[in-house]
Amino acid sequence: MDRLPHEKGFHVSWDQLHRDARALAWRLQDAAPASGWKAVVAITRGGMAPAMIISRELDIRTVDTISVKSYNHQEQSEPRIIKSPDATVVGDGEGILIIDDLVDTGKTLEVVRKAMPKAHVATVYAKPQGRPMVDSFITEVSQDTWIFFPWDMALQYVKPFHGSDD
Ligand SMILES: O=P(O)(O)OC[C@H]1O[C@H](OP(=O)(O)OP(=O)(O)O)[C@H](O)[C@@H]1O
Ligand code: HPA
Ligand SMILES: [Mg+2]
Repeated sequence: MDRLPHEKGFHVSWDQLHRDARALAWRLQDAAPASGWKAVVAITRGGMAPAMIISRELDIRTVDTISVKSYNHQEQSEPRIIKSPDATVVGDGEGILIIDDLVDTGKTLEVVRKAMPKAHVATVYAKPQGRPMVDSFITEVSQDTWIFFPWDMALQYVKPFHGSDD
């Protein structure tokens, strides 16, 4: 699948990500089971920064990872899990909080949900196609928007508006 070009860009700074991940944590506090969340599972790699912020806010010390190798447009292979979390901790997902930075088509979460069907799945950002795959999220952007995360960007010079062309 060709993900680019997208018509719109949504640029997220570290500060914005921190604020949005915190807002998600506060929302997740209300969704917690009576005994609290057992563990956080971050979907690598994009879910790791939000998972760190959320586990800190909610004081969850057990944090594991799941790694999903996505399909790409050259080989039409379906996403598959190449690293699983500790099965003795996550079980069928009961009481487990799964975190990713965003859901786009929902393909990644489809695979993750199959592995932990009872888990609560949360992303910071969501696009409409993948939205049914998440239980909690903070901000929705349109399907034709590409979200740029702070770890993929750098500060750079921009020509003044009232400048010459060279
Ligand atoms: O809903 P989907 O269409 O499956 O897309 C969403 C996934 O794509 C991105 O990860 P990517 O696979 O690019 O890997 P990364 O997190 O290591 O950058 C993003 O971090 C989500 O995990
Ligand atoms: O909009 C996006 N931004 C960054 N990574 C992504 N992976 C799928 N969709 C996106
Ligand atoms: Mg990812």
